[in-house]
Amino acid sequence: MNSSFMHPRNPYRTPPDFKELALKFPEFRKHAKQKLTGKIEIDFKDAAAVRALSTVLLKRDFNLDVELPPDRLVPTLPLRLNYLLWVEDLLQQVNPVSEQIVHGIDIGTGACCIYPILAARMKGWHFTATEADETNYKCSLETLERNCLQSHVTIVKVTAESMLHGNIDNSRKYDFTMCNPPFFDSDSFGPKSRSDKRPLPMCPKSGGSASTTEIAVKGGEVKFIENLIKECQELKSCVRMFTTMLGHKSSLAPIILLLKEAGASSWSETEFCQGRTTRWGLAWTFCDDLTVPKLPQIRPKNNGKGPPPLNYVISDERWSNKGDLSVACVLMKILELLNSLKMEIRKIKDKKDKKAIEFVARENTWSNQRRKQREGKRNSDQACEQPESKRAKIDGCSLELQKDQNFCLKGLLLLEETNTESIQLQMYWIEGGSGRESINQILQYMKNHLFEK
Ligand SMILES: C[S@@+](CC[C@H](N)C(=O)[O-])C[C@H]1O[C@@H](n2cnc3c(N)ncnc32)[C@H](O)[C@@H]1O
Repeated sequence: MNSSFMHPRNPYRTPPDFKELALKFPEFRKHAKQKLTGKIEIDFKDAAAVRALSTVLLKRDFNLDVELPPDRLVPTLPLRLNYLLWVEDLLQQVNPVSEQIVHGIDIGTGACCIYPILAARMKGWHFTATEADETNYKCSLETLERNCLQSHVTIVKVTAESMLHGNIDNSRKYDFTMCNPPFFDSDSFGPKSRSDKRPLPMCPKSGGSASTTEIAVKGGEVKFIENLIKECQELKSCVRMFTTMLGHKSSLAPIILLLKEAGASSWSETEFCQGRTTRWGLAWTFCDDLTVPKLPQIRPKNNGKGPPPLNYVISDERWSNKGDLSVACVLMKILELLNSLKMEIRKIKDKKDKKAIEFVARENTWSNQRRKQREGKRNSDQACEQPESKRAKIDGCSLELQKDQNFCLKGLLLLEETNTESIQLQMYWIEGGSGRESINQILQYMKNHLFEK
């Protein structure tokens, strides 16, 4: 799983060690399988396995005791935390001195009121959470009791047709709303007739256990959020900022249009990347004294459309013969290697724990290195034995082998400290060369030479 584009404070940027979890939690162990390589894995398509993973992580990392019902959506933690941490960043920017109590609203809180319990445990925030589904409502109430969080979170049972109006206390002030709406349009999936056994769209990250009403609504997420937007103007004196997660990128444009039409004073969007799943976040306000900040995107610009990066983890253990492992030391060695490959280099990020460089190669100096060395030696041996006239030809020919006037490969290299014991190296192909294969070869070259003294 590529976790490097998760929020910088997301603890699951370092993926959980499944072996450790299996040893510690018998309820997780029964879903853990050992691969031939010895690696412990779970089947992410198996709802029970995903449920066990979320439950044990909540226990281990947040001291939250949660029992998730078997037929309801399983909240996966990396995504929930990415959203929550983005909201925290927004609040921090609009109101940095947060001495006062933070109070949010969660619309459709689900089976264990995941956002409120995480936010209450991690940040001490208060929440009013709404839920339309009876099972989810009851399970969320039980979760609060089991974790003694009733003083921080209030759950309100609402009807599926309602939004906020009539469900919250209009006389008080709320800092923000959160919402993970049912993404799908209930009219466009599900059996059309009794003979039609079309299944629900599988939500792999939920382990496919979600009930229809949790993931689908008439008109899909755009209609759901449209209903919320209709109430925003009226609620602007009591809710400062509204936010939602979106399951489809295509929903952003119509919702932003609805916001403009409704008179929102500012808005901001983001992307939540966790492994192979991407979701989108949108925040807006109707308050004239507030501007929703546009926070820098964690994902590099180029990667929005391009292929994923090639990854390599440099462990402390592997690096030990070269001294202490640090991003600066690894970068120094990498620059040395890229220089030896005659590359042009430009630094684009230079932080202590994160560095990025762009590199440009005008010739292929890295592939078939051994063959080239052998050829080079043979040519120079032959050249010594040849008369002067032939020598020039051989030299010219070998030069031509290496230099192609039109060759220009551009790539991006990121180095990031993932924890105290390892540094992640990521390489992106930007353009030219033989595409990603060139980057693959350069990465291989790095792996071969990185640990040399
Ligand atoms: C996609 S689930 C999200 C659950 C949880 N917030 C999470 O992120 O895991 C959507 C939830 O909204 C609830 N829901 C649907 N319509 C609602 C409404 N009008 N008001 C409140 N909750 C609603 C569903 O029952 C479901 O629990």
